[in-house]
Amino acid sequence: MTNVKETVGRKAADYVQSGMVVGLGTGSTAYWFVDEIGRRIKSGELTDIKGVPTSKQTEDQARKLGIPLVTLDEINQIDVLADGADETTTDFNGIKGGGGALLHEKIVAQNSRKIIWIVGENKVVDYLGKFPLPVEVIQFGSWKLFKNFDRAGMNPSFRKSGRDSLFITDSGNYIIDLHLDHIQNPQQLAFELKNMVGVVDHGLFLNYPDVILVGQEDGEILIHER
Ligand SMILES: O=C[C@H](O)[C@H](O)[C@H](O)COP(=O)(O)O
Repeated sequence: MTNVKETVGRKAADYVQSGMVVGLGTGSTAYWFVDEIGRRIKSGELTDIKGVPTSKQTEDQARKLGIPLVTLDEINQIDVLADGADETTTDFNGIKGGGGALLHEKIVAQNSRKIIWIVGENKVVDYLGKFPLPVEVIQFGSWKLFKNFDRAGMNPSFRKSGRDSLFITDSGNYIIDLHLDHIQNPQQLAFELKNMVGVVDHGLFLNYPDVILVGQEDGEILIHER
């Protein structure tokens, strides 16, 4: 059976050339991209690569693979970033943050010249919102925010880590997932969320990717490119 995530993740490495600064995404699909970058460095196919990880998890993986790493502040720009998504439309909007890495992913993405999303065909949707929208909030006053979301009918839930503790992001924040089912106006919602005090960022990535690689169950890869 084809491993769609592996196929599409490894394929994204074709966009990387020697000498590039590479954004390393987070999640079970980006895992294979990072793995492939490590493999190509080891085999000598790629040289002089610098990686910028989007999470501690990816940083650990990259270190184990011997991928040289730099911080965002040490470089001017990232040449190519490959990252997964939880939902994507074919007009380049999506939801990210299912793994809780949305804030660092968004910062890295905003500093990347070319963004490639790597997804299985099950992630491609006509409209956003079936996947719960993650909102990263600072801990202080987060219960108040939660109640505001609840009053607004946005069906919030605090992201858990295990049974009793709340999930904490790499920046020390909580995540509130909004179960919206169908986001009618993503731009408006993104604007409103960004304007709420205590919200650090949200998982709406509107107009982000330049290329979406969609892995099909039959092993083929569909390419959506601007
Ligand atoms: O926070 C996690 C990231 O946004 C991931 O890229 C996203 O959740 C997709 O992950 P996966 O490839 O594991 O479905």
